[in-house]
Amino acid sequence: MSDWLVKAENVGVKLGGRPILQDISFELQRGQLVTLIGPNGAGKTTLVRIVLGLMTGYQGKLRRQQGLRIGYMPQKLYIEPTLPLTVRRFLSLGLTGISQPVTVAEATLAEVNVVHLLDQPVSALSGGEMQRVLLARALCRSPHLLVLDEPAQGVDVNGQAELYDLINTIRERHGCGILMVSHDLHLVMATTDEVLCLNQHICCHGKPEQVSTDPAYLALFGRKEAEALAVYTHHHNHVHGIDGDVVEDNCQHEH
Ligand SMILES: Nc1ncnc2c1ncn2[C@@H]1O[C@H](COP(=O)(O)OP(=O)(O)OP(=O)(O)O)[C@@H](O)[C@H]1O
Repeated sequence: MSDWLVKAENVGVKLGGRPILQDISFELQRGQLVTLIGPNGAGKTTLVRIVLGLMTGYQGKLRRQQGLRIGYMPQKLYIEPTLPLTVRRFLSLGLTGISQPVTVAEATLAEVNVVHLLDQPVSALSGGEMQRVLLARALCRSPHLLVLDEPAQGVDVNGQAELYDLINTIRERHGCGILMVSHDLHLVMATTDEVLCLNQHICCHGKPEQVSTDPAYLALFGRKEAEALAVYTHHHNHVHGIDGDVVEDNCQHEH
């Protein structure tokens, strides 16, 4: 397998006669984490569906590496609350055809730190527990590429940072590529290699620090958001004492 996992070349889509995506080109490499950001209706989920091969009839080309295994965590998954479905059974449903599905399900649940949920009914899970179970489900078949559509949705603030840390640990452990839709750029920027800022077309792209100061990003998300991001990345050429005063001005560091 060569180093790119998926490659989009001038992808465009019209739905109901309206352009939804235009001239989208990018590459996602093995081991790379690409974060897709953009306002509501920007076309993020549509692009994800094209990457997954769930959509046809678009212009341009979406190339997937031969034999590519993709694990997908959807934005939403509706499960009928009255359905008597345990986590064990839910994961096994996606593991038909492989030997020892329950062992695999258990191992992946352990990897995302929720093996204790194995016999819980899916309908009783909290938002954060459900997201981890969905992540385990995406991991079950040892994917080369993980596609995560707003993985921290419905997770409380503390849980969000933990979940993003876990996603990064998974990438390091498995060496898989990750395409992730996220609105939480401040939480993912430390681990993101490349940000694609989408609003029908790719408005800007690059390292998170570059994108957060790009005029196209500022026009879409506003200065406030960019200033909030700057808190996470700004460079200091001085150090503060415990009273907040500047005590030194001769070293460079980040915090
Ligand atoms: N089947 C369809 N027919 C017509 N328009 C559609 C269809 N599916 C999606 N759209 C439109 O395409 C646009 C992009 O939708 P998409 O779900 O890709 O956006 P998104 O960036 O994921 O938004 P959000 O952040 O709100 O999830 C929206 O305006 C949506 O209404």
